[in-house]
Amino acid sequence: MGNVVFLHVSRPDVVRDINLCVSLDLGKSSYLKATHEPLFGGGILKSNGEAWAHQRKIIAREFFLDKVKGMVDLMVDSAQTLLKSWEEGIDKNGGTIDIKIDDDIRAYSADVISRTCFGSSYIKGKNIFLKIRELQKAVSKPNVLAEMTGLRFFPIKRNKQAWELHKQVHKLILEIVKESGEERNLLRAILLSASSSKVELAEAENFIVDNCKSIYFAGYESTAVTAAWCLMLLGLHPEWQDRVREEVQELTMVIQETLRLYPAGAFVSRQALQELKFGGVHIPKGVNIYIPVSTMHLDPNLWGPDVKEFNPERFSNAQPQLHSYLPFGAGARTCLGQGFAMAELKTLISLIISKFVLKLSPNYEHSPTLKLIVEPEFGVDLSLTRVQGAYRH
Ligand code: HEM
Repeated sequence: MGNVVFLHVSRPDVVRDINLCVSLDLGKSSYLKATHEPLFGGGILKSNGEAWAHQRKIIAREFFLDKVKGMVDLMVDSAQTLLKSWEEGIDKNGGTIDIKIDDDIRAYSADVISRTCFGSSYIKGKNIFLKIRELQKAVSKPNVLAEMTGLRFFPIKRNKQAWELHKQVHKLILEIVKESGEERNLLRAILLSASSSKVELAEAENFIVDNCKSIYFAGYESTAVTAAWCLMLLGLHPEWQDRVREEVQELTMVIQETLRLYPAGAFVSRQALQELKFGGVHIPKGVNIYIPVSTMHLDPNLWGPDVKEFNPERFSNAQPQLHSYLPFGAGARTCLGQGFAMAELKTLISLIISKFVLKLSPNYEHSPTLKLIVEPEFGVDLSLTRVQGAYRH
């Protein structure tokens, strides 16, 4: 078990130092030496050093702002299934429905990321998400320390199931790779890079599969869960629904505030690739440092006395102090899909708000729970009616 430090102080200056010292030390690990475990393998999320830098270069350019702008129509298309099924549900049910929204939101997020990754093979690609979700459940344990230290990968029964799922996902991704033509998408970019790097076939296959899995996980689950939290908060605060209907720009603040209260990534983590000292703390080489994001996000000294309240207004004037707001992490390893995620969230939520009035259902049970990311344990239950009058599209 590796040594672990939890940084339970809310010190933006220390977080900045950690990011500067740790993530810029690129180390020397090769792709093959990267940790191999069933969920992430040696993909971008878990690799370090040159292996990480290489993968980041390939993937990041697929999510530059100009590319993201070109994906908005695709996102609008992906939202249609959800919008239509909610409208039909309301009409059939005499003007209102009570639903658990999570599966519909996940289906939207899966559709968007699958089209981005796999282009025209996206329907086949979506089946992979179901398996990755099973895989995520198979490796998740209530004990957070075991989650992060690798203990969960000892060969107990649960792990046999995880490795079995891992094999199935590997096979499915390679099937899509074999079928894929010349069209330009993320899979193709990863493919070209793997084939130009003159490595053994098995290594090239791992490179492709592990990065597809990393993108699936990073891009699908966190965005879907953030959308669910955001709709829960809007259901609880009808005044903010009105404000967003009046002025869609207000939605950015609503999403920022959602990410402050419910950051999908509970921890930003770094490994000390060399001995370090900051904030008076000595960190030996090899130690894993975990910064619990909510410690920063819920500190009244950084955010004021109303820190536990939903108040998107706090983002209207000043941007938060650097390194005190970490929903997408910070430094060299900051989330490379954040522009994409914000576009995806804004597209879906603005379409929903323009068509439906949301109310938190009495069936909703509030229980944020950590399953690698912070999710609503029992899902989000909303009562929906159609928007009347001027805003109806
Ligand atoms: C609301 C949605 C999202 C949230 C809250 C989120 C959050 C995060 C966080 C906290 C990190 C770690 C950053 C650090 O260590 O400093 C991260 C990394 C990453 N995210 Fe996201 N993310 C989201 C959506 C996405 C999407 C849509 C994609 C891609 C399509 C994506 C791709 C990645 C990748 C590849 C990394 C690893 C970067 C690296 O290690 O160099 N994320 N994300």
